Amino acid sequence: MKFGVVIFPGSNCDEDIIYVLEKVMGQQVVRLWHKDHDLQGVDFVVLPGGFSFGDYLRSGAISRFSPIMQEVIQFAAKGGYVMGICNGFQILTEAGLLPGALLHNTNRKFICRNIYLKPQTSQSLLTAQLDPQQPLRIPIAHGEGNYFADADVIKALNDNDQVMFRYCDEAGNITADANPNGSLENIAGVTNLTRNVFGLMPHPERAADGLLANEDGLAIFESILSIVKA
Ligand SMILES: NC(=O)CC[C@H](N)C(=O)O
Repeated sequence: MKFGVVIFPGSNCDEDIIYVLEKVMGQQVVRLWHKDHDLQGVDFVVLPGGFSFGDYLRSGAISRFSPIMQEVIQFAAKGGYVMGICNGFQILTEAGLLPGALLHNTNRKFICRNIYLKPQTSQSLLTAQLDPQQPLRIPIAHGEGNYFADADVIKALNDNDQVMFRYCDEAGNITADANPNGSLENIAGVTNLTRNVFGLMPHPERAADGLLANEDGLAIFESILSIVKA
């Protein structure tokens, strides 16, 4: 499997995801620069976390105009797999590849801590192999992670089983108290209608190595690779 990790000016989780894909999961990874016009034949594109273009205007609002995004949009339109983590998720919503928007956290603060996630569907690469009853402890680190969409979009996401993860407590209850940032219906990650574009605010790549004393994120990468083998 050949992954392409797109690096924007201000990306800061690019090396983390490259480490996990290459060293932990044993996959081939190419680094793609945001000004590139060529995806180098990758099978799967990852937009990593960070502060691309300093989060000016809105997180992801400038990055979505980077030349490579034209290629990513065409790749996704042909069914190519694209995953955005945190800032990557923000870029995907700004580019119109995923529905909704990421607003400022309701407490107006940057939040960096572990949260719990509950898988919501078996119909996505990221969640297909996860135990729906088993909460995953995964770090978040964002100022704009408050998922918002119009009521009809939220309804469509639910009707079409596009919600991949919701924030929950340690016991797996999806409650207002377990919602760190004000996201509607505790939504932490979604897929598109054609189920080839994925976005999530938490960082599984920061919880996928024994040295970090948390490997809950590994299950997400294992799920992806158990389905798409190349
Ligand atoms: N870790 C990240 O990707 C941060 C995303 C974005 N810069 C925010 O603060 O919302």
